Amino acid sequence: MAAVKYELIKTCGQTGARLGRVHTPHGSFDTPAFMPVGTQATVKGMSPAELKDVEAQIILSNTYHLYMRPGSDIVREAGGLHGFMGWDRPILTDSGGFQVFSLGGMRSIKEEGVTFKSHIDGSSHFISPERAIEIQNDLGADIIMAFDECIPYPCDYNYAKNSLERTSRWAKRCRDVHSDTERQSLFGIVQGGTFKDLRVQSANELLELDFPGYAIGGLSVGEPAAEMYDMLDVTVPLLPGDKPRYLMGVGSPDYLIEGSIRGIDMFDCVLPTRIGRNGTVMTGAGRIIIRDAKYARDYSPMDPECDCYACKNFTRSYIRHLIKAGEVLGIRLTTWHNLRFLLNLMKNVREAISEDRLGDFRNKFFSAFG
Ligand SMILES: CN(C)CCSCc1cc(N)cc2c(=O)[nH]c(N)nc12
Ligand SMILES: [Zn+2]
Repeated sequence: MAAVKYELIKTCGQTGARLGRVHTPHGSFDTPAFMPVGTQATVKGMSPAELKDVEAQIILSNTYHLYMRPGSDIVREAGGLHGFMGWDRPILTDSGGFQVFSLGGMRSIKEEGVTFKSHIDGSSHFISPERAIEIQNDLGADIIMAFDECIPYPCDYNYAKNSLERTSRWAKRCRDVHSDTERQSLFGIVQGGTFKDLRVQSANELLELDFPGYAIGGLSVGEPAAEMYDMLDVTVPLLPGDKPRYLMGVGSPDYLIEGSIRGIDMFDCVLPTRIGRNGTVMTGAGRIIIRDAKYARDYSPMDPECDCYACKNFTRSYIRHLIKAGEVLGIRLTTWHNLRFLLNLMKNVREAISEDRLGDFRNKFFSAFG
């Protein structure tokens, strides 16, 4: 019996979107869902209580980073990620594949696994699919990911084909060592770059392994939006309707809406927290750069339509001052708001699905968002 189960509530009458709930050992979350990213066991600048204030229902953390520091043994001894970071709702951990390929500096990929250098001290490490599962078992997240290779964009067809076939063999090795305990469920990750036939091949190879959920990887790596949408149009219909579908590393408001329309249930992206830290604020009328001089005497909230603590209590003028002065509260407030903005966007997407009007919502949002 899988630890994580998907409950379909309804499909949108206007689009391919669907309203659902994912049930996990640490509670349930509504989908389509945006998952804030807490790479090193913290969503940067936000406490668990503040994450609940913005109504985050599930957060992400990262196998590679936590293996490197403080070490998955310490996290296990501390009661797993939930005990270590004081978050009692669902957690998902990425398998480290993406980070090893994007962070680990020099590396060599073999059938057995990947040898790479630590981005912290340059020390040499080896991660196999089996080791990636062991580490995620220690971290204790509710949803864990298979060890995969996220190929770059653009990528040579033959490399993409060989890579997805190895990713499928790695997925089987992950499945073989992960007993779907009542504690956590393992999701497979579809690869295949931007080649339709390879996406179909990757999905079919992973379907044979019967995962409780499926992620679509290898996208949001620099490809044009149209190519991402083409890959979703090919891949999503192949995935089981009774299991969660997770589009990794996505995304900005337009991608969240377009991905939901194509039947995606789960999204994660560092965007709101990362751009928040450099003073970029997401609003219904588009992004604003709060340190811009034009906000020096602007005593209105970051986003007049927003219900978050930052917009209810502080002005653009004050937050601009904090950011320019390098005050920690400044980036905490921009992060707080950006997270609430995307979480509210997804709440509005879910409401639009329940009322069969997500297509209309998309048109209205894009005309205002610009
Ligand atoms: C915080 N996030 C950046 C980390 C979680 S999502 C990372 C992530 C992002 C993207 N775009 C593609 C892939 C992919 O193909 N495989 C894996 N394992 N992770 C991926
Ligand atoms: Zn706000």
